[in-house]
Amino acid sequence: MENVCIIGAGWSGLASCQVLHERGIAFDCYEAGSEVGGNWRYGNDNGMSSGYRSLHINTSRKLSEYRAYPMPADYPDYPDHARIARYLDDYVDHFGFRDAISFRTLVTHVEPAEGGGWDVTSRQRDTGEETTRRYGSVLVANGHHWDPRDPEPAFPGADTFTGTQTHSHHYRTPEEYAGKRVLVLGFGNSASDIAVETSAVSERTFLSVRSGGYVFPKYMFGKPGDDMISPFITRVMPRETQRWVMAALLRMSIGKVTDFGLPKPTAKLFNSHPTVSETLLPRLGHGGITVKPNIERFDGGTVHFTDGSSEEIDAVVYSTGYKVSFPFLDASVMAPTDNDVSLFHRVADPHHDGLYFVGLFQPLGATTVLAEAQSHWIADLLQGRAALPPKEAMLREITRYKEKLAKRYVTSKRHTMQVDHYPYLAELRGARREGARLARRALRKGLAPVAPPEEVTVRIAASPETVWDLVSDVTRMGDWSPECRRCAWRGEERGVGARFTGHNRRGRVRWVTSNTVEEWERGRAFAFHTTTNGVRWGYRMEPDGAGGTLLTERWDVTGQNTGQRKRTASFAKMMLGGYENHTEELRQGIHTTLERVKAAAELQERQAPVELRQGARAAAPVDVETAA
Ligand SMILES: NC(=O)C1=CN([C@@H]2O[C@H](COP(=O)(O)OP(=O)(O)OC[C@H]3O[C@@H](n4cnc5c(N)ncnc54)[C@H](OP(=O)(O)O)[C@@H]3O)[C@@H](O)[C@H]2O)C=CC1
Ligand SMILES: CCCCCC(C)=O
Repeated sequence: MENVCIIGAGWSGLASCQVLHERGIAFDCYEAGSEVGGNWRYGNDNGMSSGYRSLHINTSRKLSEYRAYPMPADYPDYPDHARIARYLDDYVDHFGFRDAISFRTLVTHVEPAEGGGWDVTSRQRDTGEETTRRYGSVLVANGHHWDPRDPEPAFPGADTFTGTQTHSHHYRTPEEYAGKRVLVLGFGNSASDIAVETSAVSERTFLSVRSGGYVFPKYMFGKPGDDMISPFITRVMPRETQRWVMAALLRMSIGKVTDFGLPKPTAKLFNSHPTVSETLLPRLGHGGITVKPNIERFDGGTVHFTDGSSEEIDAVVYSTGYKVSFPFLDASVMAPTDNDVSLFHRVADPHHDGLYFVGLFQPLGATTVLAEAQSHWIADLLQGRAALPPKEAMLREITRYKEKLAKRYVTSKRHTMQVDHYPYLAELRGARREGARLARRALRKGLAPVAPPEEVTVRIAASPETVWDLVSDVTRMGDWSPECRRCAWRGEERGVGARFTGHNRRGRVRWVTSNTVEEWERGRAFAFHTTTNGVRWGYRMEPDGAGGTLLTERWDVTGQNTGQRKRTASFAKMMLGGYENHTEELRQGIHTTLERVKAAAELQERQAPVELRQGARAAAPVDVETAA
């Protein structure tokens, strides 16, 4: 089992990369495109971005920036896609985790592995090479605005329509609609942006709306409208009061949507996903866009509407939203029907250990900050600082969430994953607190949550044999490990089954361990089982393709039995500064060990006579590769 896998380097996946990087958790991120940014990379060569050329974010800069990294001060209130993409690039480079992202690599299959963990298969788009790696946990951040949902079922006669039918996912620029009679279907943010844009060049633009809603301006009183969303207002003020205040403000500033020919909102304010636009109402007021009800049927070049009216139309843009889909997960793992997903606090799959989802929500707020907060909770779980409750408790939370949604929102495929910005942040803080409490309780009972195996890889400019000779010589372990003072073989035997004693020290505390070798293959693997506490340590060497070695050290406590877990926890609690603290020290110790082995191996390689080196190798030192 290896590290953590993050699928997708859009702004949700990047939030996870940053948080895991900061928390010292090793991960690999796979991104189908050549660049980060997902939807915010216009023309993304992953072929999945829905962004159009004029796309500007519809939540303000202040609300939308990551907590860990502000947007540049000279950015406007509502940056466009190019600025957001640049900001995401800067974010990656500022924190320095670009190397952990495999670009142009599409994840094709993710399946539960026998014995725990996940097998992740990916395909490198240029070479076609398929690779399967095993991970302890998978964070799915593949986005949910890339798989277009056409009207279901198709409208009667749609197959007879003589004009063009396009989904907004494929819309880029308005030029092709110049001089045409355009019908935009839907009343979400895509429909609103696209109708405004085509209306500037078309002969006529019609907006076909099946469910009426409110339109929120981008500015109120000269400030970004979402400046008004504060923790106080959204968490303390009753929703009815929030509603009353906002309705009054909207009435005063822009009037009623019905004054612009739009249908009466189907739901109360805040009970449907908001359409945010500074330009839609004026375009309606200017007569640039004509509102129509839903389509009833098509007939050749004519579109008939449900109010009995009809129009000759040249082009239809279905702005009918997106499907939540995970093409790499088998239906037995997760197959959302009608965008319905069941995740504990919108993150953890109660049925599958180690499967987490990031950014899989529809926020009344900004994705970035919420994805960051989700990632911190996931990092707690990965590090054993928090634990999940029993499955039944998770399922109960999911039921409660769905009941609340059903009460508040209009039933629709677009309202299956709604969250409110500050209340959801508070909910995640609560989940972290509760998770920490559960972890502590388990610890008190002597049952520390089982931490997933830790693996760290370093690239070493020395042959696998040189590296193996160093790490398998247990008498030198004290030279590498911060905690181990020395090890001594018991008896003459070397190889699988050979035993040795470890002498460890932390401050004034000393202890001894018994160990048995489990893997012994020169140039490939060395692993041993610390029988005293059930922990397994391993070193794996792989050629790095340039004459050097990728050395992976692995620490695995998943094989500990209950007694061993109890003893480890109470020993750590009494003697080693606490279980969590000591576990963290062990994790850091792996990095130190690898750095020291690397330095020794490279020195040895440089000093060895050329003829003694194992084949021709590039001797240039290279940096640590995946050490987080
Ligand atoms: N500038 C920005 O930041 C932008 C952000 N976005 C975001 O992207 C996401 C997707 O937005 P969008 O693409 O607008 O999709 P949405 O799912 O938000 O909206 C879909 C719209 O299509 C309507 N619809 C769906 N199916 C049918 C049908 N069969 N017949 C008639 N009407 C139908 C829905 O009506 P009903 O309500 O009745 O289901 C709804 O009005 C949202 O989160 C949005 O906020 C989108 C564009 C720009
Ligand atoms: C549909 C295009 C807009 C994409 C923006 C988001 C929120 O993903």
